[in-house]
Amino acid sequence: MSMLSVRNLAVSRGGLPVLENLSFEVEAGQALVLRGPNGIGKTTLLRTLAGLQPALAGNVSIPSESMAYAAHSDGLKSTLTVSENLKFWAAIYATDTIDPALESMNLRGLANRAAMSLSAGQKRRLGLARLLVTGRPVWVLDEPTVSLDTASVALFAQAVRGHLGQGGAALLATHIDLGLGEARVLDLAPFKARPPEEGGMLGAFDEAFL
Ligand SMILES: Nc1ncnc2c1ncn2[C@@H]1O[C@H](COP(=O)(O)OP(=O)(O)OP(=O)(O)O)[C@@H](O)[C@H]1O
Repeated sequence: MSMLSVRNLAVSRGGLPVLENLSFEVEAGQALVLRGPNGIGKTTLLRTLAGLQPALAGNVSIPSESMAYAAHSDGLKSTLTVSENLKFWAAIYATDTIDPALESMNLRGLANRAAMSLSAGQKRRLGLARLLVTGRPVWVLDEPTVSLDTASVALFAQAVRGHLGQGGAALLATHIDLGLGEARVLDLAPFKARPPEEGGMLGAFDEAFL
């Protein structure tokens, strides 16, 4: 069953096309890793899929309210403790327990610490634990392992594997090898948008005044 389907998508940043003619599907139980050099458009693509910016062209199909998106800004409530943060999200998503989330990202020992007092890696672990309490099947993750040490990367990979095992799906932009052998990899380089030709741009500009 396809959980996320992208057809002939074009995305832009700052008014310029970044990626175009992009089509892929992510099925239940599958992970797809997006690869490509800095600036190719991974973040732009994920932001577009998350509905944070409009697509230039094409189609994105995903069942409503099925996506959990996690990006660089962690969205944590700094004065709340780790467990209060997770309870806050559990209330929003109407899921019942935060225990598996605390467990999976090794946060039990930090449960009563205010989020603002956590290290960068610990904050990231809390941000990833949030995914589990959303109960949402499609995880869309932008550089999820930034700041994580080797042990935490392994925990995260295990959490993703568990999620896939329960019929979830994951789309991840990452530069590192997560050790998820089962993940498919999509290289975005072939979808890099060609810069508009200067003549063409001028033509379109002129046309607007004709
Ligand atoms: N706020 C912005 N305004 C205009 N252009 C931007 C903006 N942010 C990024 N860009 C440009 O959009 C393009 C795509 O950037 P994006 O952040 O999506 O790439 P990325 O593949 O995620 O890169 P990285 O691997 O470095 O995170 C880049 O050429 C970048 O310079």
